[in-house]
Amino acid sequence: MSVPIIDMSKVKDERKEMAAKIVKALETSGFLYLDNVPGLDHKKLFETCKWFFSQPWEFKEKLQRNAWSPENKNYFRGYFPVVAKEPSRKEGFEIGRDVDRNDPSVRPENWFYEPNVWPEGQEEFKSYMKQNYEVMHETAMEMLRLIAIGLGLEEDAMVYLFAKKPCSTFRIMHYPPWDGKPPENALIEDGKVLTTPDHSDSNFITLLINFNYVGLERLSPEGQWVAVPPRPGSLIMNIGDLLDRMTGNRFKATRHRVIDIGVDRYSIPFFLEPEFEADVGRNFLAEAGKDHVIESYGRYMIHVTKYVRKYFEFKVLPDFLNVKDSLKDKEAQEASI
Ligand SMILES: O=C(O)CCC(=O)C(=O)O
Ligand SMILES: [Fe+2]
Repeated sequence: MSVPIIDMSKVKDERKEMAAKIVKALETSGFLYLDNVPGLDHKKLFETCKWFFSQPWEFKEKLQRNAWSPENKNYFRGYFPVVAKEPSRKEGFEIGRDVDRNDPSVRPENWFYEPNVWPEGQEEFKSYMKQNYEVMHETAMEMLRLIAIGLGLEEDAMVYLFAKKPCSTFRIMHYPPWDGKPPENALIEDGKVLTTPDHSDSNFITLLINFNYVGLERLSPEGQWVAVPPRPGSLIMNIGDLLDRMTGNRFKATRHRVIDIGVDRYSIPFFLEPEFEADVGRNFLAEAGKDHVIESYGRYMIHVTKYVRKYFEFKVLPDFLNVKDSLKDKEAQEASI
């Protein structure tokens, strides 16, 4: 089965039909193409990726995470380099939404609300990145409204989780081709070489621009690796483990991977993630209260990122095992009153 196409110019007029089509796709292949998303200039985004990653090392080093530049204060946002011997061969630069430094959720153990870092004197780059974060966010909210309709829920049943301080990440990414012999752990069947190993995304939904590049593959419901062909001008959407879990596994967080294409490859994912304090313990499709174990997104995700998935770019994050679940604390306090 190929990946269905949703024409976003039709979703205002044909809401119910589009919603049903989206839900069906997310129950099966878990992938969608979104055509005609307003506000995205793919050509300029491509130029932005090329410009950023062709900057000299000193430029990138200033933005590099603490794990690789101990003098820098950013642990989670900013630049991460290509790491030798990893089957994941990519460098990236990431931003989140700015959060007021006096907000009570801004705490040392909360990486998600760490301040963004920016290259000095590059105001245009900064505002362009922030603008595109918001375009991606808005597109994601529209998708969540359509998904809710398709599931027979209130249109706003999901968007509240992302209200003001979503933990989402907007990333620009560069995959340099392998030079020399790739490590054994990057070699897979049929002589193919990985630049991103088999994974499902751990967030809520992902929106991806990968320009005109081949290389992305998904695991089909029949268990075959199949190409997700490039569709220039379109966004690729897939869902992550969190939405899979919050629909009681009705939706599939489809596994996917990226194959080395022998030349530089650029892509731009937007990983939609709830607010740090959002309760992700519920199942949208279950009866209210049933099997509901309150859990804040931040605590859940810090655990997953560092101890379950062990993503190479976050492996080195400081040990925040004692991060508190403020939602659970609140619940306990209320119960004891
Ligand atoms: O670059 C791509 O085409 C896919 C990237 C991806 O799967 C990811 O960053 O999670
Ligand atoms: Fe992915």
